[in-house]
Amino acid sequence: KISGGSCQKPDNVRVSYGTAGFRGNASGMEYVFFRMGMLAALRSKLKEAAIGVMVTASHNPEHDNGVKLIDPQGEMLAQSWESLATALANVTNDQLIEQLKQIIDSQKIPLSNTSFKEVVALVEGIESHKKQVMAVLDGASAFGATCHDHGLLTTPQLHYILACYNGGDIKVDEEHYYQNYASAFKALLNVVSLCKLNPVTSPVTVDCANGVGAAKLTKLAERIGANIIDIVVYNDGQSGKLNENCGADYVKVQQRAPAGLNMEPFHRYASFDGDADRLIYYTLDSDCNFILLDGDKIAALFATYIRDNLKKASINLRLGIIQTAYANGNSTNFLINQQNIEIACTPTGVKYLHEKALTFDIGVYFEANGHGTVSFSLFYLNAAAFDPNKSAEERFAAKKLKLFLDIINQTVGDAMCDLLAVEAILQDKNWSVKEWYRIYTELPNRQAKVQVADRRIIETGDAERKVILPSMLQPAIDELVRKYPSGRSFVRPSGTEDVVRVYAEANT
Ligand SMILES: CC(=O)N[C@H]1[C@@H](OP(=O)(O)O)O[C@H](CO)[C@@H](O)[C@@H]1O
Ligand SMILES: [Mg+2]
Repeated sequence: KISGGSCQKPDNVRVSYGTAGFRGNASGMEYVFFRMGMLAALRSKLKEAAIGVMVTASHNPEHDNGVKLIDPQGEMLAQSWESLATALANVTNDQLIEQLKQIIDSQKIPLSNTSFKEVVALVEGIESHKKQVMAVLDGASAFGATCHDHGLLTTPQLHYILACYNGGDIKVDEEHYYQNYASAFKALLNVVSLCKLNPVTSPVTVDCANGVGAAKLTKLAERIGANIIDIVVYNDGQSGKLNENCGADYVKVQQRAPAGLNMEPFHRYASFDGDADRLIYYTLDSDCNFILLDGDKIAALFATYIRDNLKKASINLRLGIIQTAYANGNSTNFLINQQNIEIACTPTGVKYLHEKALTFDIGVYFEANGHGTVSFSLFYLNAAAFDPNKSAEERFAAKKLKLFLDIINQTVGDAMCDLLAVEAILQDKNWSVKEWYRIYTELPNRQAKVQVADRRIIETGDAERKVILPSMLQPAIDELVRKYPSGRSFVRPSGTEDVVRVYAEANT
């Protein structure tokens, strides 16, 4: 018995630590949360640092729930520990102690280490997740870890707080996050609007998927001030259900606005997912056609802005964009052929994109679904902004770029920070959403999912763009695709759901 319910694992259930941690129907999964509390405590002892535990349904329905561990610098759990997490979650109740001993021995975890700080436990969004959080706390306490429940936060806020905490700022809290990003945004807008007679401040309406992001975005907007940014929060959780007919995943996959949203042509609309680590924009054109500005378009906006300012500042850094197979073919064409920006493609899952981004001096990575951020070091930009050998114009561009990157949450894709970053660029360029979506036109595309008996028989290669097994599948896809100009299609087993995903795009 644990305070969150029962920690007994039911027989014949197997779970695995996938692209977004463990995920499943919340009731009956308490044992997973309990065991992850234990694992977090062990990792904390090993790393001598606080470890984050995020409990969230992310972009999924409220009855789903998940748990993911966050490493000390705010990065995703090291891949070598994912298999330990899976093993620990799947042993029978009788084998639990033995499995823990094995982990302790194989990882050489100093159990007697009392110098470590704490495990940080978090709950997102909705009351019904409290039980799972309690199970995590019980598990961590079983190893004597000091736990700190930060209450409701977005996933990126937890990553941020954890990174600051382990960086030595032990007083860091949620307010610190708002102050940091509100002042970064205001600093850039100050510089940007200096050059303008009438800065545009038209409203942006944000669908918060009835998740935790609604209250958090409201706080952030208050710290910035309505005279600087006009944010209208939609789907704040007062009436609707988490991610139901709303949120970034719904809008992206269905290619339609959240239910009930009244849209006007060329106004700006955005959607978060439930834990606010995904952001997408959308609008209507003059014929009221729905126009999506997804992760690919945000990445293109960020990368071209960064590249232009690097050029103006005469700074020679290697800039790259990281995409997955889901990136629209025309976004890839635009970036490579028209913009001459280096591109890399990785398998689905933010950890792969993040890892690849670190191989560039400045790496912009986004999944088409709106999860993404920029990785960089401010070292060169700081130096350039004050370099007496550079012209005033060059120093100004370097300063602007530095101020822009201050708005970015490097630890993970952050819907709130990315929203501010998009808004800042549009302001600087004096662009409406119209100029932005016209940078390239997406190939029409569809994403579907298919239930099969065993999705694991499908194996893919070439960053998931080709099927290797079963061997007759890829030739069949090729034959279909060949009939359509600019056609491209691929299938892959989902890492988070028991389905095979199918993607297709073509000229029409
Ligand atoms: C097509 C798609 O959007 N896939 C998502 C989804 O993964 P799947 O492996 O496709 O289920 O969830 C992941 C975790 O949130 C996210 O990283 C990924 O991009
Ligand atoms: Mg999410």
